[in-house]
Amino acid sequence: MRTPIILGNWKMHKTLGEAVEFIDELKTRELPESVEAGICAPFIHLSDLVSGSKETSFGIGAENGHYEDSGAFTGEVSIASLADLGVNYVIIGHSERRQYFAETDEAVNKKILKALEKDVVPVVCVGESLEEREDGSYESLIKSQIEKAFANVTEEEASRVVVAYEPIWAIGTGRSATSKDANDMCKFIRETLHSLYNESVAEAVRIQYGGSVKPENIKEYMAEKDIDGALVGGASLEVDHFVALLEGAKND
Ligand SMILES: O=C[C@H](O)COP(=O)(O)O
Repeated sequence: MRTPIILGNWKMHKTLGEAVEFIDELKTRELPESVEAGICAPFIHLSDLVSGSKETSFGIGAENGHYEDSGAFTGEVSIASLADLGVNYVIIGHSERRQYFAETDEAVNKKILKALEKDVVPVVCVGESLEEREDGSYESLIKSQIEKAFANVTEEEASRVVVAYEPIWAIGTGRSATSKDANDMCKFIRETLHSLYNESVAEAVRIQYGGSVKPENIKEYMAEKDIDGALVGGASLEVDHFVALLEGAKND
């Protein structure tokens, strides 16, 4: 039985004051114990959020990280330093980073390997554009993204990776994938992992859906067999909505 996992991805939203206010409010809420929860936030908020979330049931994640431990990489933050800070998750290969910051499959793979080495949970995003969905090439694209992401990842390490299936056309558009379409792709990812590793890895890896998930539709997704959670942008910015997402992800 895989533990459901809901992660907020704040992207480039919130000032530090707003971020701390959110965490302080979240700490006062009763959160379902059966759902793993985390907030991924901009780098400059992480130190305060990690301190502010000590002795709570939710974790804190980064939205990116560099695979080198240190070096001349102006403007970057290493996964090693995120681990040192006590960050629990790092989002890797989000479509916005692939699209606007030229993040390649090779860089994604190096980041996953580094996160695993440093005991930070890698949340690896894969997903197709609207064009790729419509021309039918989406399965081969996702298969290739998964194969390249997991290159040199051992069987033991693979089970610790979280995969987020995020069709680009569903991100921030209000146009979510149907729960059946989302599940079909999560199942396809699981089958790809099976062919790369074995049944036990395929059954252990948690696969999230992301793209216009909100309190109103979370239950539909969570009712699907191969969807283990959600990576949520817009609807993770308000405490009430985030808590409602966690409630909706509980196993009934
Ligand atoms: O990482 C989160 C995704 O990009 C989804 O964003 P969204 O929930 O605002 O559509």
